[in-house]
Amino acid sequence: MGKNKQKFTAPVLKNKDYTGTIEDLTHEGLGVVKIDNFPIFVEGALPQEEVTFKVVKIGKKFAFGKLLEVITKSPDRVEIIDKVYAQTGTMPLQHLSYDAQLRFKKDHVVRVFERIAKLPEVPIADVIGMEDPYGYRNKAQIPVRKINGKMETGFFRKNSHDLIPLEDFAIQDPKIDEAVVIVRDILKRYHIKPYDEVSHKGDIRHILIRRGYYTGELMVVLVTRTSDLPRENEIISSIKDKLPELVSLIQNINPEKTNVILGSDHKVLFGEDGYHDTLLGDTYFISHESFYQINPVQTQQLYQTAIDYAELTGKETVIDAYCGIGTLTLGLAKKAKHVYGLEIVNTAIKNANRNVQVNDVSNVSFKVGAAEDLMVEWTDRNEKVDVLVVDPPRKGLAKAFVDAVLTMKPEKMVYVSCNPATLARDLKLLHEGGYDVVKAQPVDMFPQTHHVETVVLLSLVK
Ligand SMILES: C[S@@+](CC[C@H](N)C(=O)[O-])C[C@H]1O[C@@H](n2cnc3c(N)ncnc32)[C@H](O)[C@@H]1O
Repeated sequence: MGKNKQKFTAPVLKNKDYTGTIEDLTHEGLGVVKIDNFPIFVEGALPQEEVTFKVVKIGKKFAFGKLLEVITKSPDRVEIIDKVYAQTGTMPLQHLSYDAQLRFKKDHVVRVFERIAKLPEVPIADVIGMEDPYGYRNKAQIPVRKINGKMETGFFRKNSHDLIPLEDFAIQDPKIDEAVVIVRDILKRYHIKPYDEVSHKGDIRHILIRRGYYTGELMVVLVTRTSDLPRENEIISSIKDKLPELVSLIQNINPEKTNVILGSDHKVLFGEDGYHDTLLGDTYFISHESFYQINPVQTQQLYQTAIDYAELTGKETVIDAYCGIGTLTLGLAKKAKHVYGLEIVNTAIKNANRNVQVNDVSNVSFKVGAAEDLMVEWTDRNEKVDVLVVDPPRKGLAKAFVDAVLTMKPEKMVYVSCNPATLARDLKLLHEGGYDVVKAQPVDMFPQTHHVETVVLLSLVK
């Protein structure tokens, strides 16, 4: 260390209690209070509230505090539905009224457009929220562990792998909650051993359940450590018996010491590897490994916004990059000449091709591969499309993808994003490359959490 470098001293001390007024929320929904201009993030505290907190962790630029008492309450504070959820971190915004959650999410999108994209003038609509912001998740991945000698299902305590037993998950489809308990009790009855992470022993690691919101079809996936499932036949017939909506029972085998839930091998124990759901009038077949949006009601809002933004007339050639099982692709195809879906996961494309047949669609084709590579191949062939739709994972678009867009120059682009920060980064590049960012519509796909989805329209400046 250089002689002149002074040792950093924070203006707060660890384990000491302080009182202050919350000024803001971080994008993750933590209250921000400043002491001598040094920010401290306090979970569960809201703007304008005077609070006491204990400093629990100090970094160079900020610290973390544990909320001890709310002295003056924000008008946006609501009673939390259960303290247990606060420990799991699955509903980090449950203490904020739903209206205020929607305002917070819009504000987050506005800020990243200003600060990261440098596009403060883009009109951003109010967030499309849900009428009932609970019970929306159509997929549950529930760890199975032994607690006090008993098999339990629940959720891990935040930032840990200590299981908190839970039977009602509040943001999950209640039919899925019921099914988790039924499956757990069947496994218990047949003395299946819960997985132990420390010794890497035991049979059952996770129970994964997916349910078609519109079809009611159920898929159950038993994630096991080895391919051995003791008393397999009895388990299969008991689950079928107790869950009449079951169409697919899968054993996924994950022998690794890992936090990743699914392994690479699986066996179909009943039905086939997939269940159906419908979206915007089309029916989709979804395998246990395929991505499918987890909030079916809001997905229709999201897709409809993307389709409306594309303003298709029936004459356009469209690329739907990062297309998953082809849900948005088929929605776009109703109004386009031809849509090409690009997706990296082979199983998803198998599902997508089946979905084309099920829905009797003729103007769609899919290509498997990394979207950035496929786009470069397209531009190398000097082929053009009129409209480009993208719906990438949280990390956003690869630089090679953005470069290919700027070479191909489609007239219109619709960007569907689940991460405002990477969206803003990509919009800046696209704007600098010649696109006008016309408008944005945030959609609340994940009530009670800080996540927000955004649809953006871009248009090529001639
Ligand atoms: C946010 S999901 C959207 C899927 C689909 N549009 C939907 O709404 O169901 C992103 C998809 O991108 C796929 N993906 C991830 N990286 C990719 C890449 N480099 N190239 C193509 N697809 C990719 C994932 O497998 C996933 O299906």
